[in-house]
Amino acid sequence: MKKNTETFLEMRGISKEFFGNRVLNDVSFSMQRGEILGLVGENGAGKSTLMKILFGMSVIHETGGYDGKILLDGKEVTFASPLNALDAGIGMVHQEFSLIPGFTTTENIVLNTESLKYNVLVELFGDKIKNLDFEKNTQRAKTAIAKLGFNLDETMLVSEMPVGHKQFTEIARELDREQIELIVLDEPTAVLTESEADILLQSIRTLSKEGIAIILISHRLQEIIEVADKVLVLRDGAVVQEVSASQTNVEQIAEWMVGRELHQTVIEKVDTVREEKSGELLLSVEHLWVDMPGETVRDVSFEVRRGEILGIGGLAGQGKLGIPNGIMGLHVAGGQVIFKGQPVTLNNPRFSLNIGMAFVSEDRRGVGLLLEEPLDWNIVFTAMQTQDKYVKSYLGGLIQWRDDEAMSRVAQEYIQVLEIRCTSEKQLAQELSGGNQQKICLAKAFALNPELLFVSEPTRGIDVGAKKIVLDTLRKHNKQKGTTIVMVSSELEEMRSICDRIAIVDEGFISGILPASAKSTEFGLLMVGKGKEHKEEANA
Ligand SMILES: Nc1ncnc2c1ncn2[C@@H]1O[C@H](COP(=O)(O)OP(=O)(O)OP(=O)(O)O)[C@@H](O)[C@H]1O
Repeated sequence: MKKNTETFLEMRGISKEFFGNRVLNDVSFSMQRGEILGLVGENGAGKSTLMKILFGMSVIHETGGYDGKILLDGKEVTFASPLNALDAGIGMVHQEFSLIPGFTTTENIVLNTESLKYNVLVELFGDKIKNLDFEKNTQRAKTAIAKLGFNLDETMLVSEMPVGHKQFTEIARELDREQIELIVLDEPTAVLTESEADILLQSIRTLSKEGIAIILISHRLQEIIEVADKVLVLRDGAVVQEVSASQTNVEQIAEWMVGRELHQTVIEKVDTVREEKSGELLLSVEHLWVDMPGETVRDVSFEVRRGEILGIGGLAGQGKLGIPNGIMGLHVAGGQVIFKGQPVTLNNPRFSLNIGMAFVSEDRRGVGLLLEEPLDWNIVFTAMQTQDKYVKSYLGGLIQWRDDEAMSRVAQEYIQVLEIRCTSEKQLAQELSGGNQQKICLAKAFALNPELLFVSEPTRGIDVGAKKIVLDTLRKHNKQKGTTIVMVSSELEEMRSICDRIAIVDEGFISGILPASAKSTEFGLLMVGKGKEHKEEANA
């Protein structure tokens, strides 16, 4: 099917308040069949909320609905639930995965719409006794996967999949729906490697040629420019620009998003060669292995000195994420880890926290937050549990009760420092936008005041303006509070801006450790395994 010029979807004058807080104000846009719309804006600008309205999600109805109209082919529609939106041909892939871990790719793709097979018992007991049609379901999954152009194993269990494969499975599920006309993708490439992201962008183009319209939300502005036909920029809940992608560029979009000129690039270049830290040995890791799906660590050894910021980089799926997850006890690990001269008991998260280490996970929804609790509670909870901080003692310590005042104080401090967009420290974590939730995870780790802080993908899902705030805050904790930091990231330039040294992981091994001031090309060679000779030298 070719793109046509008739309007297929129109959202007209959309406004939305959550408990008196206006988050969308008179937003209008329209799309044609097969058109690709890039939807961009700062964390909390209202992108996900706008899409939740389009998709009929219950959180919208439960919080007083919305004002404005949605029109499909010129006719007004109201979606009471996502099922109605799906029936109308609209699919959505959210920031958080909704797959069933114990099911295979195929089972997840056909979930709730499984093809069934007739057998003789149906005559006696009715349709309920029909069997699953294994072959047909497999065929359906294969067809949906083929549309993506990504090599997904349709028999693999979701629990054993690397994160990028989960993202493709989610999208394949939408493509399995016969009458699909529009797919909303909320930050689909945030968890993908560069080559996976390229494949996804390519499949988006293919789907568009087949007449499927796509709304792509992303903080990676370059990919918006590359793939979108049109860009819609939201700021503080209102449309500030609607422009053809071919007539703009990344810098201009970033400026519209934040509402001012961005004079300096977000990531400052490394201006000085950082000296080797010669402080006391804080952490020594020897022959660490970690069994983490998609991020297996085979044999890793490195040392971290007190006061240092060590980066750990490498291509996705090579094991860099496994290192902090293994040391902090979240995935099965072995080998030897020594912290302040004492052996660390692996496979025991509490042990690592108790001895002064903290971890900001890349999986903020999975292990990062208590979604149904307020922000202050989220920020102090771990410190309260492991360090008796933010509690008051009565009757000579016999009774302990939380110190509400101290909780509010620390929460307000981090809300201000990290510019967390919320109504107050009493707002529930689940009510925050994805990027602001990520900042809460960082605040929670800072509140622990750890001696050693592991941060994994700290700027994932963070908008172009706020990345600098996050990196500056890490640097400030390192300089002013002496926090030693191990930062795992796919963003090499960000690591180079704050780290002293950077280790590169390849195929589960460290292929080299270089000063952050080394050339990008040297890091590039290590990433593709062409630097094994650096290994001994770096670890010496
Ligand atoms: N259920 C809710 N209750 C109260 N406020 C909410 C709720 N959901 C979202 N909000 C608020 O609406 C605003 C817009 O959030 P939204 O998730 O739409 O932002 P976003 O542009 O998608 O941000 P991000 O890039 O961080 O994902 C935020 O200030 C958020 O706190």
